[in-house]
Amino acid sequence: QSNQFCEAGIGYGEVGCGLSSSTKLLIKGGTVVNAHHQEVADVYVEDGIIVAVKPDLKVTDDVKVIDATGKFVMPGGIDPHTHLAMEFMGTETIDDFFSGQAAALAGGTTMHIDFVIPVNGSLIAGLESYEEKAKKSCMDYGFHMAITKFDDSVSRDMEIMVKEKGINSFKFFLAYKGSLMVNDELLLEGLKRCKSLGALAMVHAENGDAVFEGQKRMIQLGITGPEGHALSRPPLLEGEATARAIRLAGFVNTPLYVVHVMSIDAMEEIAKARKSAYFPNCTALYHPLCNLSLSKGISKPFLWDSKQGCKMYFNCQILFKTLGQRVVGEPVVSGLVLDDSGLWDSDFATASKFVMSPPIRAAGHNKVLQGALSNGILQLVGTDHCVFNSTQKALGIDDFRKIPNGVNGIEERMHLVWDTMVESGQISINDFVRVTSTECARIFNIYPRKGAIIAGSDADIIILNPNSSFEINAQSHHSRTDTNVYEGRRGKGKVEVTIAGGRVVWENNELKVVPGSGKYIEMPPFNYLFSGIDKADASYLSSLNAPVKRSKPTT
Ligand SMILES: NC(=O)NCCC(=O)O
Ligand SMILES: [Zn+2]
Ligand SMILES: [Zn+2]
Repeated sequence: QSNQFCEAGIGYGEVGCGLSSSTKLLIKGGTVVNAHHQEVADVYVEDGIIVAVKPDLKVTDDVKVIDATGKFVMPGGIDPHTHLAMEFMGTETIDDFFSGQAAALAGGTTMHIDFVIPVNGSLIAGLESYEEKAKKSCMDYGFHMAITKFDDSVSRDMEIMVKEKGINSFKFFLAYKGSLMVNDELLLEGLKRCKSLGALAMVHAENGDAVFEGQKRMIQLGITGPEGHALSRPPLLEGEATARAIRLAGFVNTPLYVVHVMSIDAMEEIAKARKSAYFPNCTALYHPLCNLSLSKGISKPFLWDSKQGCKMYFNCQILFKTLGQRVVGEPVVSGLVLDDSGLWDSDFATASKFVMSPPIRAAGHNKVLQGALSNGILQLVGTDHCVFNSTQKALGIDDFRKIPNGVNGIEERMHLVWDTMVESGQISINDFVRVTSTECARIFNIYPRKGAIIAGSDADIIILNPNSSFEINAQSHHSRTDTNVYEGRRGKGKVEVTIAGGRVVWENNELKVVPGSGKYIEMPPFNYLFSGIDKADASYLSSLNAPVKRSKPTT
């Protein structure tokens, strides 16, 4: 397998690469798989757009024809969680917007959403810096924005991001005390602002204060190696922060997206919230039985207690399983397929490559997270691709707290999800498309432009051969890093062709990528998770009794 980019001169040029100048493509005879449907059909592409999906399409001689017989033709992957060229922990991730995206394309991912980090709290300065970094993009990308402080100016800039810059999600780090971490007061302000703008609030859910304490404990015990990283931030701190963020989002009544769900503890909080609502008080609004009685003209819902609220709460939960908080859970591929054993490796370079936050958990968590992905508790898979080479990881040779946090995955995600989830029979091929592409497009409001193979969608397409196999190693991967946390893994199912924006960029194990060819994808606010939120709020307000009139106590 080649790990060479097609390079002409100093840059990466179209001319010397033998890139197809054809803007017309026909993918013939494959099984076209969307999240809700599959059929044997041809896919015709012109000028970067899918024009037709039908059996037996006839085309003229100037059209490049790709035979996909016996293979699956699917939407290119969309990675909702990456960090390319991010300055972090005293260094910068080694994959930039060119090398990281080239690696993604070689693995069947055709779009990613990266996190803009504000500069000294300024969103505008942060965005300008990321716009500069992204100029070398060779595939489509979008941005989330981190919020690290909150004041009137940040609040105003959040509006600019949403209304003018195409950003519809903001991330709050509850970890990384002293750098990115925010407290509950800021989180609450942020959640309220997100709600008013129709933007999705995202959280990195670990209790940063407790992690800080855990780290001190490990150092006092003399545990300075990479295993100290896992020991200092156990699953319960992820569970606590996940629960807290969910409850605060419930209190504000705004949707929440929990990034990199790594533990059973966090997953269970998400499961619980998606099944039943956490609202400030048990009021008629949120309990269907009470609503029912209200709608029948009964002024006080039945079994209503003026002090304790709705006595039917428990029954409501049991009878109306679908009632639930709008919480999205994103596992990442490392959390789904790895366990923490590598962190105990006696070789520092090997152990440190597994350091990420929240940590990769003990064996067992991964299998349970796979189950939660297959039954819909978790909805889409990211990577948190955040890569440092072994020299950078060695910044923490004497102290695990200084090891830059992050692992690779942008190139490996599609193969590992296919092999782990589809080959094992845990999810269908349609669900593979849903969790790797379509659901991300829906959540970030760019469906069906992305995430679908239908007429009118962008021509971001992969051809996967289920009878072929893949093998992962640092020698042949396309990331700039010198290690790979999936080193030596083999599996079934291989992305043989990647088409990005109507251009064949990966074929015959060769990349043909052009810096500057990727487009910024603006993402509008008010995705489907916001639908009905305003009605629920109005109904809540109207259900409140008028304030009790009290006379002033006489002295
Ligand atoms: N996850 C990680 O270890 N590094 C990237 C930053 C983050 O997402 O927390
Ligand atoms: Zn994070
Ligand atoms: Zn991340």
